[in-house]
Amino acid sequence: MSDWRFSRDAIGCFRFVRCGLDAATGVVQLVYAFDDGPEMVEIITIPGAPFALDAAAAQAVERAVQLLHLLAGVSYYKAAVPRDIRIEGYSIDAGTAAFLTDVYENGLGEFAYRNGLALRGSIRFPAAAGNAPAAPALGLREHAMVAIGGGKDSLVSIESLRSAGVVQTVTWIGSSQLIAACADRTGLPTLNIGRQLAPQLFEYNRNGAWNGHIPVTAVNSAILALAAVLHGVDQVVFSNERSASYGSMIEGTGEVNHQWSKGWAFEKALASHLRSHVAADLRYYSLLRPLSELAVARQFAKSDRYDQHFSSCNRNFHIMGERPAQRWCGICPKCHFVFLALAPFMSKPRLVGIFGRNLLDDATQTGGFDALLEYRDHKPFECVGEGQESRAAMAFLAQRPEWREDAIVERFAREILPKLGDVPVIESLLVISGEHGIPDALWARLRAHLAA
Ligand SMILES: CC(=O)N[C@H]1[C@@H](OP(=O)(O)OP(=O)(O)OC[C@H]2O[C@@H](n3ccc(=O)[nH]c3=O)[C@H](O)[C@@H]2O)O[C@H](CO)[C@@H](O)[C@@H]1O[C@H](C)C(=O)N[C@@H](C)C(=O)N[C@@H](CCC(=O)O)C(=O)O
Ligand SMILES: Nc1ncnc2c1ncn2[C@@H]1O[C@H](COP(=O)(O)OP(=O)(O)OP(=O)(O)O)[C@@H](O)[C@H]1O
Repeated sequence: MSDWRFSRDAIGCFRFVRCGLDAATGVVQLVYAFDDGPEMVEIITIPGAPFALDAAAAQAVERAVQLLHLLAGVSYYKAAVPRDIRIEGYSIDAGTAAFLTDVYENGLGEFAYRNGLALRGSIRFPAAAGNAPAAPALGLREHAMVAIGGGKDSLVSIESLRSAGVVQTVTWIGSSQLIAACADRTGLPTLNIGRQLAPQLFEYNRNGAWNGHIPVTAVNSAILALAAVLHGVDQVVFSNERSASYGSMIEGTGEVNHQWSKGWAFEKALASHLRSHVAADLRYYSLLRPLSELAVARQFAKSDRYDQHFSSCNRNFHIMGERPAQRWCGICPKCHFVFLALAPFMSKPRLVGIFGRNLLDDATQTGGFDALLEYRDHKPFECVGEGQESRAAMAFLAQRPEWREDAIVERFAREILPKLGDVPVIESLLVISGEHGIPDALWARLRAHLAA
């Protein structure tokens, strides 16, 4: 084993070696390996230990740890994408195998496209015969564990739940100071979960591993589901908007969705899997599913409580490497989109104050905005709204005296708008619609709040 070297194309097998939680410390170990190479151990630390678990809760925790093991494996599997996948120490049923294939195929869609890999149809999880017995209800208490990501979306959810009187714990994974500051600013109880990727992953990246985007929301969701069962609470709440279900249309390839695990298909599948395989009374849903990105932006703009704390710029969230000197780098697709989406709903001085500059009056950013508009380019592989949302927002700003002379808006009105044909009016994209998994009683209380 000592002379084993990572060699991407020589690897034949990815192994889910073992996983387990130490209830005394809250430390979860997720162990993987390629062939007979060294073990790669990812560590998740859930605060609140020691956890006293009765037999039913202990079984649910075991199933939640296994689900997390299977989903978090995507970070390591992607390094070599071998054909053979083995699960050691426990077995899964056909339903779980189908769910995992769906997550790996779609969640690695951008990764496969960018690397020129044909993964669809080649990812097979071994399943045992028969179905796992249905998971029982645990009698979880009514309480929302709400994921916070430091951006506008989760803050809209947190404030909406507050307005509906829902008891919540604001929960995040990792050591981001920015997220910690936003969580602190909510004034609500918080839970910060530790996550350490196996160090070998970075070494393998340096040695030619396949690399690219992974469905990180699937992993974060499984972490929160485990934390919810350990803490005995019945709801895991994410803040994934309707627009996340739509990907980038790539000529010759079709749809590739960077945010697949933020989409409705994933939400439905995970929610159902958690109820059938972990705990019948565990709810997983996105509070913002019925809203477009523009509708979320409108909600966010209603309060200035987080203006000097939040950031949607993903450059803040690297595990390795540099972070931007300011909360908004101002040049990435998320900065472009969030500026554009907030502009119709905020005063110009307030928005420029948040970003530290006016991105719509910077002609060097033209290409970035063109991609958002799906003009001569596809929608960027990032968490940004649909092309029609960007077009509607830009068309709205082109009518506003305070915006219409800014370089990007002026060019849009002069050069792009005449070529676009019908651009939806912004109001039509603010309508609450579509499927969602929000519990009925909560939705009855929140619908009017989110629609106004
Ligand atoms: C912060 C960020 O955007 N990172 C993406 C970036 O990674 P980079 O190499 O520049 O830096 P690190 O994030 O520090 O990652 C170092 C390596 O580790 C791998 N890795 C990281 C986390 C993980 O859970 N698993 C991993 O394997 C990573 O691949 C690096 O090799 O580019 C990467 C390649 O495209 C992306 O994979 C990194 O994305 C992170 C996983 C991440 O957390 N991104 C979120 C900000 C994000 O993109 N969220 C999406 C949600 C998409 C979904 O379906 O869940 C969104 O907001 O749209
Ligand atoms: N480190 C994290 N810990 C827990 N949940 C996270 C983390 N990062 C993102 N999330 C959650 O994942 C989902 C998608 O993240 P996303 O970045 O779209 O949301 P956001 O940060 O709230 O808003 P924005 O879109 O403005 O960045 C949200 O529910 C968010 O709370």
